[in-house]
Amino acid sequence: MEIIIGSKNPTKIKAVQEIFPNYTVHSLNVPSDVAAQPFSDEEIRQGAINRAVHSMESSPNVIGIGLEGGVMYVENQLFLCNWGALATRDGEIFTSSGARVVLPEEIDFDLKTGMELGDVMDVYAKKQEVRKKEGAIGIFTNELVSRQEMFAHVVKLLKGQWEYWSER
Ligand SMILES: O=P(O)(O)OP(=O)(O)OP(=O)(O)OC[C@H]1O[C@@H](n2cnc3c(O)ncnc32)[C@H](O)[C@@H]1O
Ligand SMILES: [Mg+2]
Repeated sequence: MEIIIGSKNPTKIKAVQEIFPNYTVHSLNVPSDVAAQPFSDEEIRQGAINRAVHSMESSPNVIGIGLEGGVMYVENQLFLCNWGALATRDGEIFTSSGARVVLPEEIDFDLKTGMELGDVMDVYAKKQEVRKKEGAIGIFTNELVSRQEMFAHVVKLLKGQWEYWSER
């Protein structure tokens, strides 16, 4: 069986390859059909589902995986948050979320002006393409947890749920 991950972002592709070593993993740019910078759990999760379904529908007999990043408020603090979805041929969809980490107020301010977190992070960290490397989660955990590692955990949660329910 083959898997299509609905993104060209290397952290997402490598996370899927890491958790599904016995599968051929292809990557495909598919639309999330939500804002480029989602602002709630519901919207991020929907983006992940849309990417997974578009990926699954792109070729016969594949599993689609979508991983989507965004931000959400808990009380007045803005958190980085990610969701994943796995879509099977027979119409099943599994979802799960990843670790969250609080973002500083200045990033909250920049996002409110309409900037994307990926671009804000490069300015903040004085680095290039943070989104394709350690990610915001890597920056704000002193590189203890990378974006790939966080996505790998989300993909593991998807794989485990898929295995559990397909055996029943
Ligand atoms: O090519 P795609 O798959 O779209 O990869 P992306 O890096 O844009 O990632 P998302 O669309 O899933 O994330 C939505 C927004 O949040 C940003 N983002 C989310 N998590 C991030 C992280 O850990 N580091 C940097 N930017 C992040 C991202 O750059 C986008 O602006
Ligand atoms: Mg994006």
